[in-house]
Amino acid sequence: MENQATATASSDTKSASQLPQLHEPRNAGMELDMDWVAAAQANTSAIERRAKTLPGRRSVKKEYQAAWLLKAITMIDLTTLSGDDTWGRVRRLCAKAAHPVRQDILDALDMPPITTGAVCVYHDMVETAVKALDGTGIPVAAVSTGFPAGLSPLPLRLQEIRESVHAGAKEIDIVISRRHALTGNWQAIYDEMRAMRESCGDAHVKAILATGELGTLRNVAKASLVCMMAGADFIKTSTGKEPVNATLPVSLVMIRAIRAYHARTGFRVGYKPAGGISKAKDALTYLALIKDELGDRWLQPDLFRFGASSLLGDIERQLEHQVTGRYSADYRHAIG
Ligand SMILES: O=C[C@H](O)COP(=O)(O)O
Repeated sequence: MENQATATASSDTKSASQLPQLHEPRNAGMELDMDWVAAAQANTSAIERRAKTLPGRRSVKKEYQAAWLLKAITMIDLTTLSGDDTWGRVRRLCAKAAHPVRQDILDALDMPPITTGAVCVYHDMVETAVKALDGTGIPVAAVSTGFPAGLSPLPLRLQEIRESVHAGAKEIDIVISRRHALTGNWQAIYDEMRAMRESCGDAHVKAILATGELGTLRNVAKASLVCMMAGADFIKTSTGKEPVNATLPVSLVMIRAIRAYHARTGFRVGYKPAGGISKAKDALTYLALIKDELGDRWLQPDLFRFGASSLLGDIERQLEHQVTGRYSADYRHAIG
């Protein structure tokens, strides 16, 4: 990660509450352009070849690692999406989001306090999370629309969105109907997405493609474009519940679709890889990929998030190693 190696993240690693949480102007969307959708391609073997090279050759120089890891924390949607979630668990998660790094580590690194980018919970936990985060500036993201399958009737999904927004969610993570994508019914995906965005009101909407269930990278490219045309503010890989969640090949396809959409419309759409990202070194690989493909503007919490439940724990461990000088062999290898 040569560019990152020469840059320092410390100067722009700030409290999430000091940063724009939601990008403006929002994506206004456009008419469904079926010609563009039909032309969307994804050269699977080329993409997989490129993706394979990413983890090996990406590294951040040792002196900048802590800063980049802290920056990664500011872009985490700290998540709990379990069937056994309790109000207490959600409150503890919110407390962690407000103070994700121990003060002695921040002091040792001479870094200001930070927070995570958001807290992500089930629809029915929004009120609890909003109360717990009061005064922190951290937004609540709700998974609504019959998460994770997204198969409840559309009016119920829209009602769930409205209730999440009413309860105080500033970001709504919706899931698309995979069955429409798999049968090529892009109009139906577009119409549903439009209706969901409308129901979100001022809350930003992240469209979860559930890429592990879309069959092909070509479908991932098409679904990305259709959701952006329908006004998605973010596109997100996965619910975390599919057999395969965020991967580098899928990420390449989605962020190139974001780049193409920006080139055509001028709107910046955010990106959220989610599911199975639990290692600090993987987080750095994702940040390098974003920097390479989309540029620095996307390396801010209003345009990039990790959807992750356990990534923060590994980043904390790596930061502690940084401070104490006890590097794990695995991490030393990643440093290069
Ligand atoms: O949207 C976020 C994902 O559900 C989190 O997945 P994870 O538990 O594998 O980190």
